[in-house]
Amino acid sequence: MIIVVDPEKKTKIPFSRGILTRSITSTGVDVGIAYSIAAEIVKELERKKVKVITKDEIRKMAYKKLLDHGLKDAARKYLFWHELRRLKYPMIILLGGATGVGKSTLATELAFRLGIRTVIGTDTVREVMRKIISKELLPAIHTSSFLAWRELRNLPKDVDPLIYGFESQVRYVTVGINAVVERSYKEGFNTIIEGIHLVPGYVSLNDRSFMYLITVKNSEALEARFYERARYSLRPAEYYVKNIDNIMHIQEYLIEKAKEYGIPIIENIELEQSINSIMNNLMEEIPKRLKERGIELSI
Ligand SMILES: Nc1ncnc2c1ncn2[C@@H]1O[C@H](COP(=O)(O)OP(=O)(O)O)[C@@H](O)[C@H]1O
Ligand SMILES: O=C(O)[C@@H](COP(=O)(O)O)OP(=O)(O)O
Repeated sequence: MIIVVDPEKKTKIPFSRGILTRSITSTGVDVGIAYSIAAEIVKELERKKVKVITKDEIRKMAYKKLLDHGLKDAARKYLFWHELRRLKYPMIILLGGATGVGKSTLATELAFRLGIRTVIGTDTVREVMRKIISKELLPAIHTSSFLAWRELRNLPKDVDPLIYGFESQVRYVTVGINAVVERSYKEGFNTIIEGIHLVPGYVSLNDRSFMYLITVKNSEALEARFYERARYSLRPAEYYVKNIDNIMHIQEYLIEKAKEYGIPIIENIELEQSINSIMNNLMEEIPKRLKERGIELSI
């Protein structure tokens, strides 16, 4: 058995091909190729009868293998994410977007790629709030975001009822979201939060939070997503398809808010492309934020 040591952190763990494969896939390399690179590294270590190896030595071997395979961009990303882990720069990634656009799918994939263990949906925050605050007290949180307007009385005359109702649910749920955000900052954990309630100008952001608005091209694309989701979820497609015009109207409102606050907008056409866009943006943004703190990434 090969033991991986980290003299700095005083850790000793058995070498895991799975862990190495995952850290290589975090660069966007196909999992099959990542697995074969990890296998090549294991074979080389066994041939040299290596019994103990440091994380740094593995990192250098993986980086060289990526270059040998002609995967220059992946090699750069690989070094970046490892340097970031060394720096202990806990970040919060927030994926907003209308119902059904692909937020939770992207959040799960991004968490896997970046080795982030905490993923929280704002609909879960809302569910907890629903248990604490009764429908009589706060009707606007006890329904879907695109139907909240129907629970409100005496709406002001000059407002868009749908958006007014949506904003009232967002305002309430944001109280819970900000509690989650503060906890993540306090614990220093990397966290991904995803949900319809992440609206620019409501959720509190700081230099360690990275927000993205996930969108779909049109209602046809969104409708297909609802039917796709209904194949494995109890959320009936028809319920959302019936309200698709209101959901798309909320997406237009979210796009306006994203432009107003300079939040990157990711049209979620293909999963890999969306993940890469977010990771490339993070690789641009993080060094800038670190530089403002006087920290230079050594890659
Ligand atoms: N880029 C994509 N291409 C095709 N289908 C997608 C993509 N992203 C997500 N989906 C599918 O769309 C459906 C809704 O995605 P989901 O992540 O549940 O949306 P949200 O969390 O935004 O409500 C799911 O069935 C998911 O598999
Ligand atoms: O309120 C809403 O718009 C959706 C948000 O969920 P996502 O589809 O964005 O995950 O919750 P639902 O009514 O489906 O319980």
